Amino acid sequence: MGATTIIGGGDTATCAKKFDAVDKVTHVSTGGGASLELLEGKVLPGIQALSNLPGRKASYHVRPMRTCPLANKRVGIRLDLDVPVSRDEDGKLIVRDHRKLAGPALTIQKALRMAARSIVILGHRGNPEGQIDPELTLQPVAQALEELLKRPVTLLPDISGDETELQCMDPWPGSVFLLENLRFHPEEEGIENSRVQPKEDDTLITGTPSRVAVEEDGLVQEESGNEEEEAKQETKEENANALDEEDENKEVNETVYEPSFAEKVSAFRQALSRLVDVYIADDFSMIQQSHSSVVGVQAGVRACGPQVEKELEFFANHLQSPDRPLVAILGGNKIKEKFSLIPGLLDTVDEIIIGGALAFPFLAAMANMPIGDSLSDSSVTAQVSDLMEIAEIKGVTIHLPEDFVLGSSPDNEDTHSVANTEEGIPDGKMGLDIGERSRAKFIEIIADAKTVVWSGTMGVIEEEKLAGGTWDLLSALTHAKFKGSISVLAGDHIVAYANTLREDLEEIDMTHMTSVATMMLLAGETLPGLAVLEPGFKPVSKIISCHTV
Ligand SMILES: Nc1ncnc2c1ncn2[C@@H]1O[C@H](COP(=O)(O)OP(=O)(O)O)[C@@H](O)[C@H]1O
Ligand SMILES: O=C(OP(=O)(O)O)[C@H](O)COP(=O)(O)O
Repeated sequence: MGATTIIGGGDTATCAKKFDAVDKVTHVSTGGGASLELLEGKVLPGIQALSNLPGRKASYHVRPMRTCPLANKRVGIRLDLDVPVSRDEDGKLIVRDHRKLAGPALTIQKALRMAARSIVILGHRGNPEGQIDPELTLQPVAQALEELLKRPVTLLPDISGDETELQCMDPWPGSVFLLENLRFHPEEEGIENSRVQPKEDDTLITGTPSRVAVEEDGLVQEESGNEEEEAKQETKEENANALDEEDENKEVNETVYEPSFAEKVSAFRQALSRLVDVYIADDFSMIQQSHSSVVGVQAGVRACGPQVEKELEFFANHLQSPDRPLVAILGGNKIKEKFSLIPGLLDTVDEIIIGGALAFPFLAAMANMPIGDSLSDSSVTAQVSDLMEIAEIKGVTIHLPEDFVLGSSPDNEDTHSVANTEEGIPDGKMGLDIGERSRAKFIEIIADAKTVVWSGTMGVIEEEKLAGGTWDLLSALTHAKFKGSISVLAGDHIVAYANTLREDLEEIDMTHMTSVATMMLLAGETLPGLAVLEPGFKPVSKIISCHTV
């Protein structure tokens, strides 16, 4: 049972050396005053100066909500509302699992206790790609939040409409508003070519007066067959042509100005900004995205909420100066996204385990292994050998799987065969999980690690028969945990899968579950959602992070 013991101060440190006590305590610091000041949460000027050197990691010291003057302010809070929803027996959409809303509800309550005048909640659900999808409405979330908060939550369907602005302008004290799914608007994620197509008769888009209107005026008629009539008709046609020409000129004059997509995004952001006086970022899973509601809300005060603060504090305390060896596990199917983290991780971690579909570009490039129909990415394959060279120079070992469970597609329940790197994967087959040999090798690495950070699954966890590799590594993590190592699960799928295993793996409770953003912080990435917040200190944190990596 290891208590953490720290000796601080030049003389005391010398004494500890003299009496051979250095190995018997956790840490001996020569700076006594400095250690105590760090413990109090102060930022030391010398360390601060180091952190400002070019090439240092981006700062993530941001102002927390608890230090903000919220009294009588309209507080906009970006929250994670992406919860599972299904229909009840009456066909009504309801939130199936309220657990994920507990954190958001607490943040809202805290802001209200700080005398906020009103709360405007910004969030999304699912991926409607800029289109209105009634299945993805936030209506069920509004209802679930009402139950948790025990106060009305008003869903505002038209985010940038006058009605919304009016409601939010001078709200009844204590009002809670929820903006409808932000992703119904292409301007939220910046999907310029969203599937939303202009309607054919949409004069705002085309600026073209409709031909039908001309016909309705009776100026275009069928031929009559009679000369007099024909003459009349000719005159009419001439008139019509003259009018058509006039129309065309009018068209040019009347063409309604169509704003560019960038202008639309800017207008969307301004509309959001008009609804709030203070902006609180409290959705850590979105903090790495440059979405409008993450980076584009202008407000007098911009700070992080308690959930984001907790994540940053965890990072500062456990991952800023981690116990080593520090092992990163990367997998899943977002091949490019996960690959792009590796160069940054090479400066931070000691070893990297690679599984999931991310392994295939590596195996294709390194072992020249046939990968059959496995998911891969040729642009990533082309970068692998350079990356491996840099890893070698930096002394980071990258471990690849040696065998696989194969199938014909991720959702096909066929009998699964196996293959190893020597045999390769035949055409028509995909590698869908890591095999037994790889699992044994990876488990050994995990057993020796002091800190493990994991993002992306080892296989297709949605199929029980293809989840074995992920399960085995999760079990290994829980065993390592008993020996005092820190384990961090970072990412939607791995966290959701681990949550389903709570009964089998009780110790999962001792594992920190977070978002891919933590892995990005570890890789030294700048997170856009943090960069837009006001700088600040972390006085609550026991160990202030020092940016000396
Ligand atoms: N070998 C594989 N082939 C195809 N899909 C895979 C493979 N391994 C994992 N996946 C898929 O990757 C997804 C999880 O990856 P990812 O989104 O990167 O993880 P996370 O959300 O945890 O960061 C799962 O849906 C899983 O089915
Ligand atoms: O990366 C994310 O979450 P994660 O870090 O928990 O995996 C984002 O929630 C991704 O969400 P999206 O796929 O709906 O854009």
